[in-house]
Amino acid sequence: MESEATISTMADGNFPGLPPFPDDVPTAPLLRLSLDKLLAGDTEECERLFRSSTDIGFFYLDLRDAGKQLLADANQLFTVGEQIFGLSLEEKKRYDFSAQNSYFGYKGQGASIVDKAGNLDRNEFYNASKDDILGISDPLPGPAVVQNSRGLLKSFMGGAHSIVTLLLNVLNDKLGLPEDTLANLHRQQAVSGDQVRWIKAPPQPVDDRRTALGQHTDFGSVTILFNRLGGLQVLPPGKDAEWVYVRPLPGHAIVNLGDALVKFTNGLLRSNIHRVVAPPGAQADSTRYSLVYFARPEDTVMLRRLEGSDMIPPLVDGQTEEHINSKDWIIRRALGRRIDLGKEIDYETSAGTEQISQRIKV
Ligand SMILES: O=C(O)CCC(=O)C(=O)O
Ligand SMILES: [Fe+2]
Repeated sequence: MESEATISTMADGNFPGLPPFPDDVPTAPLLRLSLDKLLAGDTEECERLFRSSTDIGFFYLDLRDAGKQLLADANQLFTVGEQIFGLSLEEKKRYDFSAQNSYFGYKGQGASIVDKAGNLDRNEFYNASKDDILGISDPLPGPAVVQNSRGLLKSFMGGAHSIVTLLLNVLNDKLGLPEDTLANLHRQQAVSGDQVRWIKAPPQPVDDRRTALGQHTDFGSVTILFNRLGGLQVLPPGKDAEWVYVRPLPGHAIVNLGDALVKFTNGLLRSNIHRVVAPPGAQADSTRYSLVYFARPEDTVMLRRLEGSDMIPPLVDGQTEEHINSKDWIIRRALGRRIDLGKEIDYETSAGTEQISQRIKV
């Protein structure tokens, strides 16, 4: 049997074939939660989940036992990602559906702004829709490498969605909401914006390293992220806070909460601001791939404070809630900063819950 020490060294270790994450950059002290313990309903672990969800809204999830299949699927999907982005730009652009008001499919590098000044992003995306893969919506066209990976995607999406349901159930319980309130807003078979995203960011010139993916909060409920190279940074709450890196850990996913949970709980749960910059230290010369599962509320779910919990703060006098459902919220956020849609960009209108994340505005 492996000792605790060996296991923790493995988790702290680096990813084979990639330069190490440096030891001299500031990192976020995120909690490491165990999927096994959460599955077993361990009281302390559920408490730690709630604490990380209210403090910073980011944590590691150890997948090395119960999450083995998801890890294996994720590993295979990294290879698929390399193949997708290895296609010609001409082919990839055939699967950019943004002109049809859809964020699924391909987004080319530099298609979005990353800040108010109008600087452009430095990464490519390919987004696969859960509804497409599960046969809930009509299949979208896609390159052969994606079509041939439908079984793998289905397996990965199933695994990721069931972890999301587990996390939502623990939060539901901790919030004292009526049973299954959150899970019933995220039924796997219902129409939603859930998606897998592959991301590729090429190495940046030594003298011109910039933000690859602009600062944002995630649009949906729960994000399960697989990183191998550094570059992801979070901005802790508070006016004078500084960006810190999230160190990728083998065998773990990085999990973070999104805008929908902030809205459902009137700010009690946190959706933290994050961004992606060039990987630190010796990693900066490597191409950065990452893989994400975004769980989002069903399309028709209204993003507003949920009733039925004594813990969710009431709306304060004069506080109003925008009347918007999950689908419209995601489209506004996902396409609102695209420069290629012939629309004027209003950076603020496509913002999410960033100000609440910063605890600048309640
Ligand atoms: O690539 C990463 O590490 C993070 C990506 C991300 O934040 C996003 O796609 O929303
Ligand atoms: Fe994100």
